[in-house]
Amino acid sequence: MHLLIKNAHVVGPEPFDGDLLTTDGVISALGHDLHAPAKTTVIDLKGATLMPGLVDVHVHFREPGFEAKETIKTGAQAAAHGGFTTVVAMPNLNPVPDNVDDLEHLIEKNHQDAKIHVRQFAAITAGLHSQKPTDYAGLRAAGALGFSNDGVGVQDAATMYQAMQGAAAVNAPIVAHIEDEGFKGDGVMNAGPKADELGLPGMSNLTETAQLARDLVLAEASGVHYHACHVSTATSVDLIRFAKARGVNVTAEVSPHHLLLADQDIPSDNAMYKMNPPLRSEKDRQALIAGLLDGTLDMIATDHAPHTAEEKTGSMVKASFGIVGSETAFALLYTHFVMTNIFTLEQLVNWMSTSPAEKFGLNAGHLLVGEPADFTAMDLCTPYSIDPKDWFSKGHNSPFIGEVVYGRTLYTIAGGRIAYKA
Ligand SMILES: NC(=O)N[C@@H](CC(=O)O)C(=O)O
Ligand SMILES: [Zn+2]
Ligand SMILES: [Zn+2]
Repeated sequence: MHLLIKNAHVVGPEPFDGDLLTTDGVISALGHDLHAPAKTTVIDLKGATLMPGLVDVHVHFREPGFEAKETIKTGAQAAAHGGFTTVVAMPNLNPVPDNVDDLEHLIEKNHQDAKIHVRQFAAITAGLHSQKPTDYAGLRAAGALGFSNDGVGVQDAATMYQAMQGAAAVNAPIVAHIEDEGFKGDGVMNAGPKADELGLPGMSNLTETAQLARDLVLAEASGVHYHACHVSTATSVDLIRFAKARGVNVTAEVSPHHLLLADQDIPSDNAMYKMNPPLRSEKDRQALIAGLLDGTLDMIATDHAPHTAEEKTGSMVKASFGIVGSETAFALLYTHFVMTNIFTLEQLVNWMSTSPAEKFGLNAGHLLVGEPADFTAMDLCTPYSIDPKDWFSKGHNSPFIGEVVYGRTLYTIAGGRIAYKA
């Protein structure tokens, strides 16, 4: 089966204007005026931008257990609409994939219901409860890409150390939602002047930084690949920079919303601005941008966290934590960071595709002959307004609705097949 993409502006280490041919799910030729073999589907991009399929190592698909928020099918469609060809799904589900049987069922369902590549993290501890480590060797052999308790931090240090040793033994990463519950308390946004002004309970940076400092010490002692999820504070960036200098095997992600917004941008007690970790200070936001630019932070991941309308209505005090991101991440970052010359398009594509693929050993992130036919075509020239009516996700919980952005997905191709078409 062939697919011929004509007249593409190809982004990558060696950008060029031309054609791309795929054969049986693999890129078979790149060049000019490529000839279409018999029975080839031809797509003329008319100069639109073609880039490696985006890779998101942090999504919540909510199935099984919370299908009113999202399903594997709708989550994968949303990701494809956002230009993603590979995503990694988190295990805060019901049942939790903390045993081989449930993990195998989930991996099978991910494969059946998605047109893109959906990989799966298994739980670090039984039921995500911070006490009992899971069967790392068994879960790894069953296909877990790594281990995460995302949604809750592993509170007990000795358990976390045991988990790191177990994951290291099977060469798998520990993917940490870093959050100390004692410091978190009943906080719903970042502690500081804005929380005081809005009269809302705050949570301090220590919620993240105290546990991150602990984990980096444990990661060094265990030798595990430790991945820090949704890093949100300036001190976290400094701690990771220091750990990398010491040779600790640490990688880190930052989410689009922490790059785009600070707590001072929260206009009112509005549930769309409630997520974990919370939007921090402007100083923290600037440190996250600097951390990406100097290589301390390795990648951008959306933390796509869909919730129902009821769960995201009313005061932040009652609402669920989390916002959707799959269908807005690229456009928002392109508009606010590439069009303003803070990032280059090549940097953004690296952080949203090549780098996460490389750090997690995923066969993705490169538009080269012999690589998987995973790519996305974007119109970077026509503005549009962010409107959940255009989305596939069941979750409409986003603070970015109504924003005018550039970067509209025209096609997403995964494994040589069309996963999304505008
Ligand atoms: N980010 C969030 O605010 N919520 C996530 C969990 C998480 O990523 O910690 C969720 O599952 O809803
Ligand atoms: Zn998390
Ligand atoms: Zn998450």
